Amino acid sequence: MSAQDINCLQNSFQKAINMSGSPGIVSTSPTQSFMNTLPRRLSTSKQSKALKPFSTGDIKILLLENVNTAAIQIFKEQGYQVDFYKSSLPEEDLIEKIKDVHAIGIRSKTKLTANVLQHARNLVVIGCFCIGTNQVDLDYAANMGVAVFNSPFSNSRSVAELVIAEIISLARQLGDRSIELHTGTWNKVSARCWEIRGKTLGIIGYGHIGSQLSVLAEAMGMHVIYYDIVTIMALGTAKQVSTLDELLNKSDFVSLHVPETSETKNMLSFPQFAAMKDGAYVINASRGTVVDIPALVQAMQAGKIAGAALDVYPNEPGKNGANTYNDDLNSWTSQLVSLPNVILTPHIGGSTEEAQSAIGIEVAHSLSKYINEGNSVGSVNFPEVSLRSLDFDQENTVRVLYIHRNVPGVLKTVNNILSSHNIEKQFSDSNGDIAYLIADISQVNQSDIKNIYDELNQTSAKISIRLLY
Ligand SMILES: NC(=O)C1=CN([C@@H]2O[C@H](COP(=O)(O)OP(=O)(O)OC[C@H]3O[C@@H](n4cnc5c(N)ncnc54)[C@H](O)[C@@H]3O)[C@@H](O)[C@H]2O)C=CC1
Ligand SMILES: O=C(O)CCC(=O)C(=O)O
Repeated sequence: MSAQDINCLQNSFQKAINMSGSPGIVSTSPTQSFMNTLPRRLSTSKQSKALKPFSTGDIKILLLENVNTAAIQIFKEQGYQVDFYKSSLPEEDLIEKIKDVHAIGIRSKTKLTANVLQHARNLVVIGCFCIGTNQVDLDYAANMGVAVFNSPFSNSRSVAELVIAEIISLARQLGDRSIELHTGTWNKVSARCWEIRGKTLGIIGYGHIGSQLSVLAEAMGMHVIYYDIVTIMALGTAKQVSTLDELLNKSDFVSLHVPETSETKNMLSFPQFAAMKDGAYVINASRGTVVDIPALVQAMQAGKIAGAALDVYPNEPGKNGANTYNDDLNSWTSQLVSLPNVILTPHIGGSTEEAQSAIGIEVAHSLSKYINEGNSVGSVNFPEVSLRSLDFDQENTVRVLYIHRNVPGVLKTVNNILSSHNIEKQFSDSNGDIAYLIADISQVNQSDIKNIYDELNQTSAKISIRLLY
């Protein structure tokens, strides 16, 4: 089939079903020239067919917060329209922008709340170009049929290395000495400056980052203990302790690596600082809600805590710039900045060239695979479903992506609709209230596809449908 034939088919098909270009409705194949630009995916020894939900250039992606250029390049190679911003957007601008896009890429600052998402009438997928997904209302997104992807470990090493730097910096009061010398003061002291060799590091949350940190800290001669809500195999000679209190009682340095949840809110507050060793140090590169900062300020003023390094805050500025970190943002800021031996960094734990480019590539690929093929493997809020690609020469085949409520009887209804055609392959899974079915149907013509769409669209459990071919 020539490129002209394919274009004709797209045009006539679009007219036949009176489509508006909305991703929820139906899809068209790409032009041949566009398909020639895509890497050929192989299924066994055959060439795979590149599925594409829209004509080239129809997919609109909004990228915020300076998502890495590697991602922009991948999206542009796919033929998507990319709208790129270095910072996050104020909520009203975000609501305006999100109305028309099919995908959005964010980092940790952009809050995709129900209030924002309800305006996203064309949204198919969200990419968090980071580890944390607490900034997205995951349930709301799932209930509107929007899959969310993140990068679960591409910046873990960068965070662990930052924390190592902070442990030594706090032990040697490096921040203060540097500030003093920058302002002309020579202050050569050894009082309350320590080696870290032989000291105990208590890690709260022994996941990807906590366990990396454990290995690095042991290599520098530290003893490592950790507390986690699940039992996790210790690396090296680290030891899991059974209570948070035990960790706090025994640690010289306490470093937090837990997600933001209702359980981790103010996980370190007045009682926990009281339980810590005199002169201990606190490091938080997880989320700003995990440490009660006014309680930390008091514990430091009382001399209980000898130093702290913070990378994250309950409220963070939406963009870089002078005079953005102040009491208007968090009421205790001026108290915190006036304390000695406090290292404050602007949420840069994952901000290395290596991490950002790896995240850019990983999340851009996840989004593209979901948009182009319906593959949800790795999604954080969706059932994980994938089907092997269609063969390159498979004509008259449609891939049905049917996201629905997880209620009894749905598969019977759907398979009744599909059963008069040839179901080549099918896969379905559920995750809580949401279920997702992918099926490849062969020997279908344009009117079959329209009928399949119309019939599925009338099913009561439907959340959203996409058809790819
Ligand atoms: N500062 C920065 O730039 C970055 C910050 N982060 C933050 O670090 C967090 C941790 O990242 P990962 O290690 O990759 O996550 P992870 O999911 O691999 O590990 C988190 C660990 O915390 C444990 N945990 C959860 N709730 C707990 C609780 N109440 N008490 C004790 N343990 C609990 C989990 O069981 C898990 O082992 C992320 O959720 C993110 O918020 C992640 C990357 C960069
Ligand atoms: O680099 C970022 O924007 C966010 C890093 C982070 O906190 C995360 O990956 O969860």
